[in-house]
Amino acid sequence: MTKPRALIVDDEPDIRELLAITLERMNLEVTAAATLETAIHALRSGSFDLCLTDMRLPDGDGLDLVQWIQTHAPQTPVAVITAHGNVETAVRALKLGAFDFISKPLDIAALRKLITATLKLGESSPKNGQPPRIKLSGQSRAMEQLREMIARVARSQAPVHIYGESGTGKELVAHLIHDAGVRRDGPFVPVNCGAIPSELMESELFGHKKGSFTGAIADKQGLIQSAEGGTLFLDEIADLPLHMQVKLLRVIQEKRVRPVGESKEIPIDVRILSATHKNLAAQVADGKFREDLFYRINVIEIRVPPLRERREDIDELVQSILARLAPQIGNDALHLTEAARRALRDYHFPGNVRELENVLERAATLCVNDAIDVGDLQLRPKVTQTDTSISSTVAPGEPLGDALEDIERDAIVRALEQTRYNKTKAAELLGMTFRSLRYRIKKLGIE
Ligand SMILES: Nc1ncnc2c1ncn2[C@@H]1O[C@H](COP(=O)(O)OP(=O)(O)OP(=O)(O)O)[C@@H](O)[C@H]1O
Repeated sequence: MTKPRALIVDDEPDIRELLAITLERMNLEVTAAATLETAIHALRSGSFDLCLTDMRLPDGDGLDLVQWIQTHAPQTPVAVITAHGNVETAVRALKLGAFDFISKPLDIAALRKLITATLKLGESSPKNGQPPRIKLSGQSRAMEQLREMIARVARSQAPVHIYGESGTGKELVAHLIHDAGVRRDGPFVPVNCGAIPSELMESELFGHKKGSFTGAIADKQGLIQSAEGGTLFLDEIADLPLHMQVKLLRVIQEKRVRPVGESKEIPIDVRILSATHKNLAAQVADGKFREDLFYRINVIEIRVPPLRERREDIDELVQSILARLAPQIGNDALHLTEAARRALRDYHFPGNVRELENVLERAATLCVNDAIDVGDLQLRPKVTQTDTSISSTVAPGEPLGDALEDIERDAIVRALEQTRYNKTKAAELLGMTFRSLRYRIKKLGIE
């Protein structure tokens, strides 16, 4: 079997030797270059399975080489060696298409992991030609572009930030990036940053040592470490408290974690994907999100469009959701009437694909004779100014207090349904705090 070929580019002979020995021990055939020019010459005269380049070269810099490779040898994955703590360069390299980066002083174990991951890029995906575990439905141009983007970012280790309205499929996209990439055999660990109480956040994410605080009765591994070799998906990252943002930044920069109560740091090999339905740039402008962390997690950005911007996908989504529901409810003859189809195509879907799933699930249990009709869908009219105008809903003689409570109850129930009973998101939608929503829910007897 032919050995994979690696090109290493560094002007320091000691580093070249260290890299060459490490890679040769991993059974790679190594070509070494000390300058940008010799590296380009080598790339022109043969093909390589990977390239590892230092940033500072006597006749140019590593970024030039990353760019050259993207244009002339895009099939060759390239990783860069950056000076310790030089995040800016690492981010620029990743944005230009580098697969990953490693900082000096070189940690041999980390280097080996990086090389192994890079070589996996050449393997066919998914594993053993199996069909993908999950699928993105829809043939609209927007979905096609999303699929292309997923395939592209799956070839890199760069942090990706996914944004879009609630229920558009951000977590699904994160999962697909994981499944299509070299980490697909490792774990995919989703974490909802908005759902972990602030005081437990550090121990949940970083883990803790036994006895480090009251209640820490045993050592506990954190979520970040449990994603070792795989992907950590930080959902609702905008909800991460500021003190945790600082700690997360360190994790990303240093690729190390320190569990609570532990004296030493543990190296980690985790790809970080994140998502939010909020405007993270606006959160930065408001001082609610650290700019340095924003810059670090947002190396590549993916927007998932709302369903109303790709109505042509609705029919296919309906088909795949009904096909999934059929075995659950023991009915594979379920279908939509033409009027119901039209109603769905015209609907504004504030809760996006998740709302479509909920609508169909409810309709499937309500409908008679296997045919889902408009009435079974129970679509909610668009909320307009007049919908909430009191005068139109208070009947003459009705006590004002009761009428107001009805309006409030209705608005809260609607917000809860739209957000799939996520109170944090429902509170946001209603423009009130989580605490006051919880209070109103109790007072109005909604639960
Ligand atoms: N294009 C799609 N094809 C098939 N299913 C989809 C698609 N988009 C979304 N879904 C489904 O819709 C539901 C909501 O998706 P997901 O949880 O990924 O949304 P989200 O944007 O992460 O939501 P939130 O912001 O509330 O966390 C899931 O069940 C998901 O599988």
